[in-house]
Amino acid sequence: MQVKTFDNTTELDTFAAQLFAEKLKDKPNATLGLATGSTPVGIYGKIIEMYKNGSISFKDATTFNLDEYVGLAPEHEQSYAHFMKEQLFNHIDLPLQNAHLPKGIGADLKSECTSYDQMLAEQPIDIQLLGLGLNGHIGFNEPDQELQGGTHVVELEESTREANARFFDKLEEVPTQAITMGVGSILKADSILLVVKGADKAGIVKQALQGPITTEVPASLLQTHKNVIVLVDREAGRLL
Ligand SMILES: O=P(O)(O)OC[C@H]1O[C@](O)(CO)[C@@H](O)[C@@H]1O
Repeated sequence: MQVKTFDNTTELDTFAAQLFAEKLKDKPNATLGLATGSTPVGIYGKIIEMYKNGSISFKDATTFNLDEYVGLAPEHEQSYAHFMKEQLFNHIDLPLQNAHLPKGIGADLKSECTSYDQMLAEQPIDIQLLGLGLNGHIGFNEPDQELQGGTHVVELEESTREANARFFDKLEEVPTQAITMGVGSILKADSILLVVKGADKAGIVKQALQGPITTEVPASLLQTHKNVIVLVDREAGRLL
């Protein structure tokens, strides 16, 4: 596991965007695993800049997002489908039919999970971008005695709902469930880019990278993967 610490967010975001650009240069039809939340916003901004200056194209790429809230339609302003359009997809040449997110609405979420896993099996992820939850979650895989391998519906921890309430008008509007790729699927990615920003994540990133491998800190399972790059800013990395 390689850890790189950056003095400022712009340098970190540029470095991460360049890794995606290099991947697409080597393999224009690469499959990219994408994340939501505040962490990747600056990276997507840099990727858009690179697209606009002609140094990156997504026209043959495929993307899979980690997760979606249960109960929010893709048009809902706080859905991750909407977030991805606003932050990235509307600004690049990725064909929208190649952009996949689990659907959080519909009568049969179980079959949605199965078909998402099927698509992932057909188009394995070349590079997976991950943020880190304050409780150590990756995707929406919350700490638990057992973790699921494949895509599944998860009950969100109260602390996760509280952390994400900043994007909603009030806490009650934050969904209680999400549909997420499992840790098994995440670990199948050929390479993984874990990005962690901010002083409030210094403790959990230390536990994830240097603590025991435990399902109670889902990100600690990344220690078992052969090709993980961790990008941290000074604040997040201060205990490493
Ligand atoms: O980047 P944030 O907003 O701190 O969120 C941390 C992680 O939790 C999630 O919101 C849940 O998947 C991710 O999107 C994100 O990577």
